[in-house]
Amino acid sequence: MMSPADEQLSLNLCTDVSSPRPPSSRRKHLTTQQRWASKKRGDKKSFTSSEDQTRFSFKQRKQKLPSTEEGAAAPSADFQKKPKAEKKRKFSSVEHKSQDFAPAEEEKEGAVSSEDLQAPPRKVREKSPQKKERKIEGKKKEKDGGKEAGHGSFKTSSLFKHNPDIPDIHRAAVCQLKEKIFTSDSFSELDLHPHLVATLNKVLNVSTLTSVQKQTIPVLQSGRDALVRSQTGSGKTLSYAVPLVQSLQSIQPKVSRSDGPLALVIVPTRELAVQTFQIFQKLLKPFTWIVPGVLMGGEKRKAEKARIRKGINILVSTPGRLVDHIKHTLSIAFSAVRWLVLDEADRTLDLGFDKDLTVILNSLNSTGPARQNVLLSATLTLGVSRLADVCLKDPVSIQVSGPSSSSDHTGSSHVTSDTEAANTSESFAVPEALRQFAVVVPSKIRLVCLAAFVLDKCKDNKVIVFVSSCEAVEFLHSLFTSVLTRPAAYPRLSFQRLHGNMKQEERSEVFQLFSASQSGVLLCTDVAARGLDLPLVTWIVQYTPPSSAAEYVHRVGRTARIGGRGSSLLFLTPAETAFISELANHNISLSEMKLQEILSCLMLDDTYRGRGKYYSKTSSKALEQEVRERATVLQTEFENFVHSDAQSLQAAKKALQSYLRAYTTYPAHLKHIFHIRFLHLGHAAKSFGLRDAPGGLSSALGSKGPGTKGKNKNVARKQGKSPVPNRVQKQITGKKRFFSGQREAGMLRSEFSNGLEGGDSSKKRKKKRKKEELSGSQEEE
Ligand SMILES: Nc1ncnc2c1ncn2[C@@H]1O[C@H](COP(=O)(O)OP(=O)(O)OP(=O)(O)O)[C@@H](O)[C@H]1O
Repeated sequence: MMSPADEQLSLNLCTDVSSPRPPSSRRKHLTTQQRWASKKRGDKKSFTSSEDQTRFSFKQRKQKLPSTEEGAAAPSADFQKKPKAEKKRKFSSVEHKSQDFAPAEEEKEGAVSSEDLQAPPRKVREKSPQKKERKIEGKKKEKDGGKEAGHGSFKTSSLFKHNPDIPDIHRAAVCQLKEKIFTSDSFSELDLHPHLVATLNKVLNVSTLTSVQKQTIPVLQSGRDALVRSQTGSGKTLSYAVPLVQSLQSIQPKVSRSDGPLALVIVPTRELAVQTFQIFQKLLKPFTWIVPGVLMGGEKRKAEKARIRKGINILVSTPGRLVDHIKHTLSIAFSAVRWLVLDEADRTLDLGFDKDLTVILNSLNSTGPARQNVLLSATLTLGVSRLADVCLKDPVSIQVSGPSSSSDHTGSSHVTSDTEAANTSESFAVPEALRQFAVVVPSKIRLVCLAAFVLDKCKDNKVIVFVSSCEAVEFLHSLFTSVLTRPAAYPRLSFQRLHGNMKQEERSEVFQLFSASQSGVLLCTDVAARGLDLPLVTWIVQYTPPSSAAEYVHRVGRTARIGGRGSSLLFLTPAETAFISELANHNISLSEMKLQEILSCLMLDDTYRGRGKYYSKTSSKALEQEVRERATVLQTEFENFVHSDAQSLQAAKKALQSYLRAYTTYPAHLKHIFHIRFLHLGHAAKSFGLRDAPGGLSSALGSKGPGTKGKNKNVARKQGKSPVPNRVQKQITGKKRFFSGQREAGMLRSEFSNGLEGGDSSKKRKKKRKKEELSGSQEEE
């Protein structure tokens, strides 16, 4: 059901009794009204710490930007050069109307244009006799791929009308699992080589044991296998790396390169492989005779083969690349391997690397001495328990947070016979100092909401934004870099990107750059969700929701590490709010952040000020209107950029398509929340700066799409089949339908590309996958 925008925003503004903020956040955040009024007064008092930062950034921006009244009289240096251009930008939506070529599909559907917000000059409203003709012509041109580059000749339809209601979020009382991070014990109390302890103290700067280290190191030193689960950022890497190094340095006669691999550490992503390798490099400083090495997709095989031939004692690798070497590198031998570590073991299985793991395990089992095995993750699932059965011998199970009783499982759980749902009913611990928020945003407003949030936070924070596909990351990166870094108000704003389709050198460079930076925004896929220890990250934004509670835990785990503070924000559309209950089922509790609160960040400077009709007034209604106006100006800038040339338009369409494709891959037990049928394609298109859903998508889904009730679809849902017709699916994915599990595995695989693409085995695998897909689709049809 659609609701008037007024109703919706007043809903956003009203105090939410059902979901109170934690006291700390309530203390730190002034209301939008207070911030705005304060800005107008030039108030220098009564800001709390976080607000101080905001005010500081506002003050700085203000120095660079003209104040409201001074705007015309004293423009900034930039503005002085191109006053007309700037004026044009500020009133771009007005200008669109004056040229008014093609009404967006939104309007055809009944959405009202931004007329009420930005009344165009009188001459704009004069009807030209050729108007109709021009409209048709304009539409034609748009369909031709935005041939009229740079003209910015369309109007922005209203962002704030015809959106679905934003439901109240009812947060169930959740008893979050707590893990104590540090103990009072130190490394020197353990039975470790003094040089190792000194290296830990001096090189790695650690002296006190964390809880997981205290529990794990003695177990591994005793020679037992272990299954280790503790929260993100709790020091799991050292919990296996320290006993491993201790054990290898004590071998007599001393280990030599010619011994080959004595320890194998398997991790799911390249960045994590490099990070783990670097930790071993540091730990091995006093034990120079032990050689660590890393193998991963994207690197030159020839160089890796040469290093293997020379001898690597501690081998860190991604599974795919290791299998590649097992099959094609004669000099790789596992006859001396006595340690096997599977870090992020559940992810390795998720990615469909189970076959690769089988190859690795078979290769290890066929030869070699008795081996110690360790499986670790912050979210060990049933799948990992099965793996544990296969590769662990009488393991010690180490779980830092105590097992939660069934009474801990609160929230509105959904009853389903889905086995996957049953499998994932674990409780997960998240860092105690992590503040978790969710914002409910109608699709149309998502893009400006993300931009407003990023603009507010980017200056003094390191922010990671998770998006569902490589194409969407690319799109947002080029959009934000082009549009948001333009204004002189944000000189230090920088955007980086990381995803599986990037070249390895670029990936490594971005990883190092972002690690070393003090502030900035990293737009990425789940390739950065696991294990990465990026210092000083203060905000995690999940622009597209994760595919499971476990992935949620790992994404937010990139902040608030090792006892530090951090915050996270999850974007949900009104139709997706049930995901909050899904997280509650795993003992994860979120507070609500109001949409209006985020959008009001656009008030902190005048970069996106529109006509300023409401600026002089201080009522909350005026503020609301002013905020809407600014959001519309920003959206218009985005849309102008997207429609400025064929390439940008194509990138936006590709990003939308990949977003929709990713949407079809949510697991079956989450389909009641994330189903492509619930998406409004026109609104989703708007969140990619498109004025219209690209050809075919909306019409195809429209007939049987959102809101359509039909017997057949219900039957299909009961059978666990996608109610989206195959024809539509084909248009969205560009492929035939196949089983969701296969789709998911396929997408994730390509996302976490292991670098086998160029190799023979890759070709074979692709061929096999194609075969599987085909048989899958045939089966389903
Ligand atoms: N005993 C310690 N004292 C202080 N800092 C530590 C200690 N152990 C590890 N750290 C630091 O804590 C950070 C997180 O460690 P690590 O990456 O091993 O966590 P993790 O549990 O593996 O996280 P994730 O589940 O995300 O992979 C690293 O920067 C590491 O150097």
